[in-house]
Amino acid sequence: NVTDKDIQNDQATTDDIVSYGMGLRAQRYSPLSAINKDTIEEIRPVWAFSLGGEKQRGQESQPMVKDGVMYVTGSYSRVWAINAMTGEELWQYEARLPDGIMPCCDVINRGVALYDNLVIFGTLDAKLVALDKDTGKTVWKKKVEDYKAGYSITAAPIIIDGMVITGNSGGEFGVVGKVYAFDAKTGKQIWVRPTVEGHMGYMWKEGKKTENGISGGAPGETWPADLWKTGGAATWLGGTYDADTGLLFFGTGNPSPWNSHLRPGDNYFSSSRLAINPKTGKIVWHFQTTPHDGWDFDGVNELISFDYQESGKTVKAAATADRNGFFYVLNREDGDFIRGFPFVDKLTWAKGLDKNGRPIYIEETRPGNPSLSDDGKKGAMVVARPAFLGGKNWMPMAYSPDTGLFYVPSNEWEMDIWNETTSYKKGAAYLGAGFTIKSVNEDYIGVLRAIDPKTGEEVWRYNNFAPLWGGVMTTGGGLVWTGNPEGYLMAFDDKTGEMVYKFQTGSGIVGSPVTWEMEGEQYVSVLSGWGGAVPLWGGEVAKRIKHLNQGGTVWTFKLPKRYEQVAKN
Ligand SMILES: O=C(O)c1cc(C(=O)O)c2c(n1)C(=O)C(=O)c1cc(C(=O)O)[nH]c1-2
Ligand SMILES: [Ca+2]
Repeated sequence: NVTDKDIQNDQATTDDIVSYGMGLRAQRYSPLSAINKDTIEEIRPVWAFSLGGEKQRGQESQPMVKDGVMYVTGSYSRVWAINAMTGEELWQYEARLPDGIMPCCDVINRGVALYDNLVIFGTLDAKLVALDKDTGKTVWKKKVEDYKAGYSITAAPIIIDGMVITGNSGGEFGVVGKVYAFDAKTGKQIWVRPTVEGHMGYMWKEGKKTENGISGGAPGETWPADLWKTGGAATWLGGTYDADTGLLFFGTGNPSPWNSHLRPGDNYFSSSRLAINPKTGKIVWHFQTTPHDGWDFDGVNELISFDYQESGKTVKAAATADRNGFFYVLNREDGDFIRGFPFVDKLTWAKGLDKNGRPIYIEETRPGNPSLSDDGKKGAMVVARPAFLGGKNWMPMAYSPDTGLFYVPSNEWEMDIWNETTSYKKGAAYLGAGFTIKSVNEDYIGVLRAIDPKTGEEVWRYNNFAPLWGGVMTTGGGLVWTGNPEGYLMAFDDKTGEMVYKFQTGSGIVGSPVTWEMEGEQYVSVLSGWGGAVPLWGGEVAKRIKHLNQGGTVWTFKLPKRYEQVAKN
């Protein structure tokens, strides 16, 4: 059974993986070092597990491992328990999804949370389901939101002090973003915090729902008219937690609709990072990366806590690489801006950041206002870079305390984008925009970057033909791991960027690799299965990589036994 202590210590304990992010701070660093720069050539697949069936789309799941059992999710809200030593299936669960689910960006799921004897995950019809870890039978099930209004859940939940905490998806349908806390053992609601200014938060005490303060200022302060009621800012990637400050960090997505001329103002708290006190469900601070977002820069990206030394002092920082193309370092205690810099090769929509970290807009690259156009329907088209799928999208970066560097999966692309008229209709797409994504280089779109958060320096880079869409992991063995849509699991030297290993998994990798230790041996696992937003929304880029095949396999690797001995001596 998984305890709060197991989860709080996940970063340091190598024999299990019991949190999304391999530690609640989500640094995705493991101190394991048996597989290292010298031994990596010798690793071998030890088993592969098929997710079966023809129902395969993007496999974005991060595996979890506890007591020799691996738990993974697959597209269409499925969960498997697998013997981590042999790859044999222990049980399988399939949520029966209604026909009307409305995920914007593929049928995906990023993983489970483990607590006590439960395996907890979110479904595409916006429910949380808790399964018995030994049998896969449902213990509790909770409707979080109405899928008919465009809500879904794709995030992996996290557990803080017995609470299961998750976000929602649906920013393309005019939902209201929220962060939710439930009792992990029973599924009873504890609090809910809306992420759009003006909405009331709630708290449940002894089963009674009580008001818990409005998010931000009065309704309409940073939104015009009634638009805040369907303001988006979905919390679709889930959150991270820092025990040191006791704060939960959630990114928030695009304001709805995309057409920014309909909603003058900063549109709090869309495209922001929020720090929330998990005990009270109140917002402690906010930092908005793209106020009045007009490009779907949807700043949902993970905020990773880390400490660094400067002038003899420890800085309690947190970093995030935003879809808008800027990398931000914040003070995680109060959200103050420390520094920020572009991490992609070129940005066209902002000249830079001011001293508070607010973008200095180049207004000509904001898509035009349809109501000022000749036909009153379609506004002037602009070319903007990065494209709306972002300098970085959902795929998590990693931090190595050994090098002090962040390893960021990023993409170089631009878009034609224009606004259209639109109005809210329950359960219908609410964009008010059209777009086409284009690549900007002949030979690559994806770039894995090693970035120094103290200077903004790009220490090394690896260019990849297809867009990078998988998570990253770092290890004490001096390795940086990720996968590409071409199907390769890859490992790089964390200091030089030299690719020291690659293995063809048979379909594109959009999952997040993990590593753990079992009976004295180090294992590495990753899901393979191409999908996610790129094939659906990638425009000309999607055409360029049409040849990539879908799949659904969990791959697991380790060293032959004798090398483990050599590594130890
Ligand atoms: O605003 C939202 O609610 C929302 C949700 C999701 C999601 O749940 O996966 C994505 C996006 N937006 C989005 O803008 C996006 O580019 C995206 C890519 C992906 C993916 O998994 O490949 N999901 C999402
Ligand atoms: Ca979105």
